[in-house]
Amino acid sequence: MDKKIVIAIDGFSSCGKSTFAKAIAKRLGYLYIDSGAMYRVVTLELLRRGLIKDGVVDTSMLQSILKEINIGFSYDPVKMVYLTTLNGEVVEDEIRSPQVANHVSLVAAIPAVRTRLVELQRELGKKKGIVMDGRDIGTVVFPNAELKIFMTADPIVRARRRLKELQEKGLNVTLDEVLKNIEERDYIDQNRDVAPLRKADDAVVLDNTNMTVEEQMEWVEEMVKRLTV
Ligand SMILES: Nc1ncnc2c1ncn2[C@@H]1O[C@H](COP(=O)(O)OP(=O)(O)OP(=O)(O)O)[C@@H](O)[C@H]1O
Ligand SMILES: Nc1ccn([C@@H]2O[C@H](COP(=O)(O)O)[C@@H](O)[C@H]2O)c(=O)n1
Repeated sequence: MDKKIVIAIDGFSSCGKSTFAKAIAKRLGYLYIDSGAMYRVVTLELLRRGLIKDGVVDTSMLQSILKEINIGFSYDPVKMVYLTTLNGEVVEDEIRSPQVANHVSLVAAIPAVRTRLVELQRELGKKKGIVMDGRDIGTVVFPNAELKIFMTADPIVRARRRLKELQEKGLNVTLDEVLKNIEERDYIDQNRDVAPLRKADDAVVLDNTNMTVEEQMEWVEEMVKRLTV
């Protein structure tokens, strides 16, 4: 039987990490975990409780909220989509909203939030056979991952891809708004004190500006084969 490994995919916002991670997980029959969705769920809960105002997070109840909320992932085989749940409620669309996108990096910079979510992420990766994408997966969550990929793409290409996706969902947003959100998140993610976004020393870089997902799969195939046999 093939050896099970951990694949860590990090990189900039909206460069195709989750699309690639899902494709690899499907090919290998691995568990796929979108760690960004976990930060988005916490952000949604804080917004729902009115605890984020004017760019400031009220952290007084944070510890109990982090203990109480239950973040889950399920796969809808009919629609072939992953669904993120918050205490059993499917919140996949809500966590992708511009409101959550505009506050998530602020929440992700809070040390207590990171401590709790990293704990949950490590638990999920215990048995290996997992592909996880995020910002600190290869540097902090799984520093011993067998394969680490650091993804990037031209910001304007990333914004156009994300705009297309949001417009297809019926959201009324402009290219400028999407680009601004991507640049702001990248800035906060790279400059926060705890677990800033950076390439792990042993990660391989993938710039997919001019690549299709199929070409990315060809790019990764040899590496995966070498590590799993
Ligand atoms: N190689 C590619 N070529 C064209 N479009 C792509 C490619 N990879 C991903 N996309 C599209 O780009 C958009 C962003 O991709 P995805 O959600 O996978 O990025 P991400 O890095 O996980 O984003 P985020 O960090 O915001 O969660 C999606 O609409 C996806 O379909
Ligand atoms: N490991 C991670 C994953 C995500 N974040 C933060 O969450 C935001 C949303 O993530 P997406 O992957 O859905 O874009 C992201 O901008 C980061 O601020 C993180 O800090 N660490």
